Amino acid sequence: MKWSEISIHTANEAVEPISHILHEAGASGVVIEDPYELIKEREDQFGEIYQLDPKDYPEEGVIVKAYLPVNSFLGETVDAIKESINNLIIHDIDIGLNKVTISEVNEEEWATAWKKYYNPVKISERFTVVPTWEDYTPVSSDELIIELDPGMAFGTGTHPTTVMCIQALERTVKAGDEVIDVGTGSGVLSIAAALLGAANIRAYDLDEVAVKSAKLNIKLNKVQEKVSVAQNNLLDGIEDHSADVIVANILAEVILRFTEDVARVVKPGGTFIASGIIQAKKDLVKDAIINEGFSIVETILMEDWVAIIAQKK
Ligand SMILES: C[S@@+](CC[C@H](N)C(=O)[O-])C[C@H]1O[C@@H](n2cnc3c(N)ncnc32)[C@H](O)[C@@H]1O
Repeated sequence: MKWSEISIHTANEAVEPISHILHEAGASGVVIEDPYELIKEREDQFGEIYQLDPKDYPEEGVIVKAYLPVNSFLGETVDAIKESINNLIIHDIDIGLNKVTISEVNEEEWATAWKKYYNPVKISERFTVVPTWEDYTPVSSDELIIELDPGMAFGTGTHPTTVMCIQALERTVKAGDEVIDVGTGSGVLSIAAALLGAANIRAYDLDEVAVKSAKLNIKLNKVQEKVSVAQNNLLDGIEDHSADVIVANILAEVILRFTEDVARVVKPGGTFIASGIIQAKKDLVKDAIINEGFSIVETILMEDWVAIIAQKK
């Protein structure tokens, strides 16, 4: 089959919504070329040091690439993608240069092109994310491995907003905890919570593709006994007040829509981990969380992104 590569030069803030738009449009695999990857320290303890080619990375902004099958709908699909990206401006999302280019690749090139970007990555004190096709031997006995098939929903587990959530979960989740993962994507945060000893995890996503992807990854990591996945809009219809931890890696504008529900569903003394917040919107989200009766325990920063750990009084 022939594939078309669509490449979008955008801003950090738009990476997640654009990845979502591309998945919705039927893209197979989304690759994110962020220049930060080039300067990030690569740990060599995975038994593998890998080289990234600076030529593949933009000097500023981020390039999001995806692969679409070449068929008679391609023109319409690309137009619809462009229109959806332009519409992000209405939601106050910075789309940077918004330069869209299309080129054709064959199947072989496609398979190697997108797999070369994914390697085992140590993302926190205890967690290493390993793509499903890699053979990986843990370096230390207490290392926790998350196996991911990043081909479908957001993401590869290595996006700064995800990494900060996993680091926050590592500090927060206790054995036996009840956890809710809002906007589960690939299911990565639910898998992390299960491996940290949570007893029961509910994972929700609005997107059907994400729900399928999370279910697959959850089985792959053998935590299906503890994690249930359902299609749901945020915390709509969740009436109990039993969560010890609620984690949400969604954009600031979406978090602002449901802080009241988080306050209702989390136990007193429980924790809300909110990520996916661009620096400029940090105070807006902090104020909303404080207004709902939380105190801020910690604010974590990575690149342009912020994650907030808050405790319900
Ligand atoms: C940035 S991704 C995070 C994925 C994953 N939790 C992670 O940390 O890598 C945000 C996810 O939230 C989902 N989402 C967006 N709006 C939502 C809503 N209103 N209700 C539930 N999920 C939503 C998207 O489909 C996407 O999978």
